[in-house]
Amino acid sequence: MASTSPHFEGMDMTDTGNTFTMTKAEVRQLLDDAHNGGFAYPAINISNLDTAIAAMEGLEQANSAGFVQVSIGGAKQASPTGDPVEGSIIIGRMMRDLRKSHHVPIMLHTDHCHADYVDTWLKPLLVELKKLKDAGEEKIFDSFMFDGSHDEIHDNAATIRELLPMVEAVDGVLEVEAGGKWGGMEDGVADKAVYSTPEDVAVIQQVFKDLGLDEDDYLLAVAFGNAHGTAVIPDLKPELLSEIAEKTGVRNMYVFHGGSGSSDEDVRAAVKDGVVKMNVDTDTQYEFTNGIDAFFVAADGKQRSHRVGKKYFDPRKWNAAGRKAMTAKVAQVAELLGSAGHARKVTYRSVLEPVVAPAGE
Ligand SMILES: O=P(O)(O)OC[C@H]1O[C@](O)(COP(=O)(O)O)[C@@H](O)[C@@H]1O
Ligand SMILES: [Zn+2]
Repeated sequence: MASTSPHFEGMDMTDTGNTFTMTKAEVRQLLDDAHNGGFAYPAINISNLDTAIAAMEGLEQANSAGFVQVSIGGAKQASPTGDPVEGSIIIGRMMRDLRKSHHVPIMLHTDHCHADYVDTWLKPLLVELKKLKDAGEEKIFDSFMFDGSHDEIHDNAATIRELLPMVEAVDGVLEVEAGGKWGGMEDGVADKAVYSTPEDVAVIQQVFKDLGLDEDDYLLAVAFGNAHGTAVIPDLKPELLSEIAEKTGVRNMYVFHGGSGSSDEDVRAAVKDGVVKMNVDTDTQYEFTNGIDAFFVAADGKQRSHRVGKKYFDPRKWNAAGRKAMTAKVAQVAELLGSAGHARKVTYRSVLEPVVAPAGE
C-alpha cells in the first residue's frame, strides 16, 4: 500500500509498517537519490562514542546523508570480551541512539565481513538481530557487507545466496564485493592492483535476480585498482565502473572501498562513473589522532602534572579535540563526494521513547 514514509517528509512509498527507524525501502530511496543526483555518500568507520559522534556531526554539518559503519575490528574493540557479535550490538545500539539527535539520514552498517568471519560474526549477528526484531526491538543496522572477493566467484555467489534471506529477515540491505579473483591490493592481500570483470559481476547480479531483487536493492563493491589503508593508489581505473555497467546492462550501486588517500580528482571521477558510497577509515583515524596530538603539543607537557594538568589529562578534553578534527574531515569528505547539501529531512523516533514497541504497535 502506497503511503508517506514515516521518516522522510513528502516521500511516497510502500509503508512497511516499521515505524521505528529507516526502512530498507528508504535506504533504496537514498541510493537512488545519489545515483540520480550524481553524488556519493561518505561511509565512515567508527569504533567508539567519540568517533561515532564525530562521524554523525560531520554529516549533519555538511547537511549530508551517509553511512556510519563498524568493522570486525571496531566491533571487537567495543566488546568487553572481544566478541564481534556482542560488540556489534553494543556499538549498533549506541549508534542508533546517537543518530536520533540528528536531522540527516544516517544509515548504520556493518563493514567488511570476509568469508572467514561469516560463521563467527555476520551469521550469528543476523540471528541475534532477528531475535531482537521478533521481540519488538527497534531495528539496529540498516545494511551489512559480505566480502567474498577472496573466494572463487561461484563460492562468493553461494555465500551471498545463503546470507540474503537472513539479511532480508531483518529488513537489511546487503553490500557484496565482486573483486579481482583472489582479493588483492584492494583488501591488502596482494601488492598489485586488481580489477573486477563484467563476467564476475554478472554472476553476482544473477544471485539477486534469482531472488527477485534488482540492482537498486544491493550495494556492489568492485575492484578498480582501489586499495585500503595507507597504500598509494597508482592504477585507479574509475572508467571500469561505467564499462561494467554498460556491459552488464545495469547501473549498479557501486561502493568505493579504501577511499582514504585518494586524490580529489580520482574520487570525483569514481562518483561520475557511478559510485554512491565511499568507505573512509584511515583518513578519519588520522584526523582524530592528530587532533589529539595537536592538543597535547599545545599542552606542552602540563598533562603530566597531577597538580596543574587536569584540564589537559581529563580524557573528555583531548577526546573533544580528536572529535572536532574528525568532524571537520567528515564534512570535507561529504563536500568532495557531492552529498553535502542534499540530505532529505529525516525524523527519528526520540531517544526517550522505548526501543521495544508496546504490544500491538
Ligand atoms: O579494519 P579497520 O581499521 O576497522 O578498517 C577497515 C576499513 O577501512 C575501509 O576500507 C576504509 O578504507 P580506508 O581505511 O582505506 O579509508 C573500510 O571499508 C575497511 O573495511
Ligand atoms: Zn573491500
